Amino acid sequence: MDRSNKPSAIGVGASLPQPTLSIKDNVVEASLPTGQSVTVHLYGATVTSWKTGGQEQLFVSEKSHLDGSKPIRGGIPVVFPVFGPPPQNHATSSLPQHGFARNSNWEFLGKSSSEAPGRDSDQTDLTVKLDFGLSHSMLTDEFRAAWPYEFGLVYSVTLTTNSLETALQVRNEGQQNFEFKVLMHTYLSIADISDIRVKGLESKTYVDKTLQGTSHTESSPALAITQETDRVYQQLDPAVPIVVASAKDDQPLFSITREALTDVVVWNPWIEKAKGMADFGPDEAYKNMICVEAGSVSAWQTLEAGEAWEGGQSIKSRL
Ligand SMILES: O=P(O)(O)OC[C@H]1O[C@@H](O)[C@H](O)[C@@H](O)[C@@H]1O
Repeated sequence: MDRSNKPSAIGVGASLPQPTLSIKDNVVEASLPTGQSVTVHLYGATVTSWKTGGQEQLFVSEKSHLDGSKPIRGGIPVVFPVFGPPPQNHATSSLPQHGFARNSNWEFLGKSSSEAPGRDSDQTDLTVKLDFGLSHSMLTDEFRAAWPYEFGLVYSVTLTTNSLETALQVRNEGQQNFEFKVLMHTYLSIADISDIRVKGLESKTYVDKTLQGTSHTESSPALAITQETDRVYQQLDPAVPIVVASAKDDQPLFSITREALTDVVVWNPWIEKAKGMADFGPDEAYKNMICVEAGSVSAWQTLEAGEAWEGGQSIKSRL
């Protein structure tokens, strides 16, 4: 993402407290000396917690399975190489909904720290980056048979004092081209769904999955969520933030910019769908989440043999 990292200056870096890292039971946690923290489960390389200002910023369902038996319901599951139910007669047809990345065991590749320019011009902020990898040989036999391409994924989760960045690099390490879709299925934690608006979508075309996939144009500059919502907004400028703002005072709660991810899904299951999901709870928790999912899902990306693709998001929180 757009950060001018620079190595620690000798003497300055040495005096700074360093980020801490813990790895236990397939869960990786890192924190900054300024108090922010991030937690990532190797299952799915799913970010399950991002704390800043002493508060959790991501929603995770209380009934979520954390034992690797099902994708984690909350945090930031990675959707790859297909979004939604796979189409018929496609290379992804035998995969489960949203692909295999969120239900595979990734490996932790390591941590790196750097200094980035701070909020004040004479300050530098420490950041910590955690890298995770998944490749063809690490998949279950079932997934390998269902999608027989030689690929490599590197997923980087970067914690800064005021943002969380997630970036995915996709490499085609085989001899044949493959097609993929990708999405960062981010469940943001909010106090009350009636008190937020989603901004930055006005005049954009979206496919409404609750209305048989019909196409519409967004008329609202500040979208209120008042019912089941499942929309794929398309052809957005990734540099223009999608902002989740307070309906009371219009203050931004989250601001999301993207790189190479031109679609954004806005999803809230609302009352009946929330009750219908066995791993979603409590029932009323649909009020405490909004998914704003940065992705490339409205068309397939073709990756030629030997080529690589990279995309990501940066989420800034008010705190
Ligand atoms: O239940 P899943 O597989 O995690 O999917 C949750 C939702 O994910 C969203 O990205 C889709 O647009 C929805 O259609 C879907 O219901």
